[in-house]
This record gives sequence, structure tokens and C-alpha cells, in this order.
Amino acid sequence: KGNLPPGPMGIPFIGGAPYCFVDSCIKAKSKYGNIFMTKTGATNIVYICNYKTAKEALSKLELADRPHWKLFNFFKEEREKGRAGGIVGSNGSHWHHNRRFLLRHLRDLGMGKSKIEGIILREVENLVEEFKKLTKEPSLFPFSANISILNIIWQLVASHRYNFEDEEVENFMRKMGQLQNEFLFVGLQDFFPILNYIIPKPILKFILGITKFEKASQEFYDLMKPFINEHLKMLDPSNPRDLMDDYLIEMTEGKSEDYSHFSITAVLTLKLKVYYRIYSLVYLDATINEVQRHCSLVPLGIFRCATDDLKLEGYDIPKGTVVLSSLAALSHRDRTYFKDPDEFDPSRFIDENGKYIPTCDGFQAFGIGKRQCLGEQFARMELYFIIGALLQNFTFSAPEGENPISLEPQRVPNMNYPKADQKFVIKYRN
Ligand code: HEM
Repeated sequence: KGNLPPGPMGIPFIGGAPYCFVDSCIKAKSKYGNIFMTKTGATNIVYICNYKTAKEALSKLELADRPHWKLFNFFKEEREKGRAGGIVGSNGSHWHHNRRFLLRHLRDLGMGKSKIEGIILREVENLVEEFKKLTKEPSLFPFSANISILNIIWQLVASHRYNFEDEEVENFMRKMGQLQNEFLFVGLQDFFPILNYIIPKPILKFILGITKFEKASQEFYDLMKPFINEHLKMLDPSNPRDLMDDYLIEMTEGKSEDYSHFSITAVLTLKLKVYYRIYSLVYLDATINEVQRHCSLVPLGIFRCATDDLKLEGYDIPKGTVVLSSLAALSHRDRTYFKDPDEFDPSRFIDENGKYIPTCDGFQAFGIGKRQCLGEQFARMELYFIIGALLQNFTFSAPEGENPISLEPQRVPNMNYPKADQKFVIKYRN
């Protein structure tokens, strides 16, 4: 219609299903070109499948917002207020303030106190000990690795670490993983706002899985609540212990210092370089990048929303249109940027002088522009130490006589999780 990007027709008033999986986007790209659009109920979603256009578009201020969806109002208080808190789903001054706060906090932890590195290294030691227990017979990839990642964050946030045997946390994390599949249906209330008026609330909540979603958010809150209470009780503004203390102080004192993203990223990068010099594991760095490229963990990026009318590759993108970034999976598997893109080859991130190439055109595992992942340096540091320690201590292989380990992801909307049901033989290298 008009000068909008092309796309499938869909059923009048209802439209069609949005593309949530990479394979459907690849098919649509071959039919409609680099930019196409789906319409689901009241929502237009534009998909950008070209790295150059995505880079330019996602750096625009008009595309820095997330859609104002109920889906992003995870906690009860957010649902009541009708706006998302935190960072990932929030907008405006709330998002700006929280993003700045977290970047500043990460910078402070990365500098001087070296708290992040200490926490990661201690957790890695615990994880290696845990893996040693699993060398007797083939096992599923240990869930302790997930708990380790949670532990690293949670020690920074609330100075607490969970035991690998803690069933409450394990159950909770598994449930969150399962719920991911159902988020899509919860999202239908955003695509078809009319449902909120024509179907009684309790019935709608049941049909779309909102009841389950709300229960999960309450359970998450219940897990956190004792920590919040303890931090409120013990709060000493002159001696903050962790991010939660800092946040509580910030909330009460309403500080507002101006820190730039770039200086913070630069400090963390510097810190990382020191480690690289010590360990000099260029191939490990390159392997981590190649894993990110090859698997495209978040293949369609996280939704953005046009806050004004704009043009992309000559098409009109009206205000309110939801935009999905350029499908990491497409640029990551595009031969314009990567030779033999389906091959797993870490050496593509090493130059002719043996130096590591941290990023390049086409590489966008952590997103682009104003909403770019703010945990990138942190995540890279975690991956570096955890993968480094595991590969130094263990070998991983498929059990004898069974199929090789598959790199195909699980079929979860907009996530390329590794298949969870494969067994590994883990051998200690000693
Ligand atoms: C391998 C690990 C990770 C990957 C592949 C990843 C990827 C991404 C991507 C693709 C986005 C969306 C960017 C956009 O909209 O353009 C994002 C956003 C975000 N990530 Fe990550 N991320 C990772 C780890 C982390 C970690 C460890 C943290 C926390 C310390 C984190 C915090 C965030 C936040 C807060 C946002 C939202 C930023 C905003 O909306 O302003 N991420 N991430």
C-alpha cells in the first residue's frame, strides 16, 4: 500500500503472523528484497535484512525507542503503571537514567577495585570443580553453567551466590526458559488491542497465557524480595556494597551525573586488553567471536519502534512502526561479509599478523546504535574466562556411536538457544 515496504497480504483486519524465526525471514528476503513488512492486527513490523541499512537506521534517534507494549511490563508495578521499568523495554528519561546508571556502575566496578574480574574468576573455579564431577558418564550440558552466569551477575547486584544444588533457582530458571515460547501469545494483546475490550479479562489472561506470565513475574519478584529487604535494612550510604545498594542510594538521593557511553566502554576494553596481554589467547578470542557469529544468539535483535515518520531505502516508515534490526543471522551468514559463512572458522577473526579482530562489517551480535547491548564488554569478559577455563580443563564430545553434536538451534521465537537434549562426554584433561 502506498510507499510502504512490500510484504505478504494477510487476512483483512487480522493480517498475518509476524516472522519470528530466521528461516521465514530468509524466504521473505528472497521474495521481497532487503526491507519488507508484516501486518499483524494493528501492528506493522518492518524487517531490515541488509547490514548497511540496519547500521544507518538503528543509529537514528527516531528508532531508539522500544515499542510501548504490555509485553515489556513484566512486573506487577509496571503493569499497574502501564510502563516498563528497567532498561531493555523502557523508554524516555526512565530508560536514559537507568542506562546511564548501569554504565557508570559497570565502569566503577571495572576500574580500581577489579571486582568484576575477581567475581568471574572465583565463579570459574567453582564451575570447573562442578564439571569434574560429571566426567564419569555422558550427561546433558550441565545446568550449573547457567547458574554460574546468574551467580556472576547476582554477586555484582546483590552480593549473593547460589549453590549449584539450589533447586529453587534451578526450577525457576528452567521455567523462565520454557515461558520464552509462550511470550509470543502474551504479545497478542499488543498486536490486537481490541481483544482487551471484547473478551473478559480473566478469560483473555487464561487464553493468552498472561496468567502464567504474571505468575512467573511474581515468582521472580519473590526471589528478589528478601535481598531488597535486606539491602534496605543494612543500607549504609557511605559504604555501598553492590549495585543494589548503589541503586537504593541513587533512588533516595536522586543523583544525576552525566557519563558518556564511550568513555565507559573504553575503560572496560582497556581492562580486558591487560588480560589479553597476560594470557595472549588470540585464538580463544577469535573462537568466542566466531561462536557469536555462527549461532547469532538473538537473530532478529530486540524490537525498536519509530517515534517519527522516516524513510528507509526509499520506503516510508510511518511513526509507530515496529522495526526489527537486520537479522543478525542474515548478515552473519552473508558472503558479502564472511567467506564461506556457514563454516565455523575462528581464523576469520585473526588478521595476517596474527592479531585478533574484535569486530568487522557484518558482525552485530550485540546490536547496533543507541540501544546496543550495554553488557557487551562484560559478556565478552565472562565468555573469555568461562570458555577458556572449561576448554583448558576439559574436552567435550558426543557419546560414542551417537550422532555428532548438532549446532542447530532449538525452535524458540527470536532466540537461537543450543539444543538442550544432547548428551556430552566430558573428559578432564588433567
Ligand atoms: C553473549 C551475550 C549477549 C548477547 C549476544 C547480547 C545481545 C544483545 C542484543 C542483540 C541486544 C539488543 C540491542 C539493540 O536493540 O540493538 C541487547 C541489549 C541489551 N543487553 Fe545484551 N547481550 C548479551 C549479554 C548481556 C549481558 C551479560 C548484559 C548485562 C550485564 C546485557 C545487557 C543488555 C541490556 C541492558 C540491553 C538493553 C539495552 C537498551 O535497551 O538500552 N547483555 N543485548
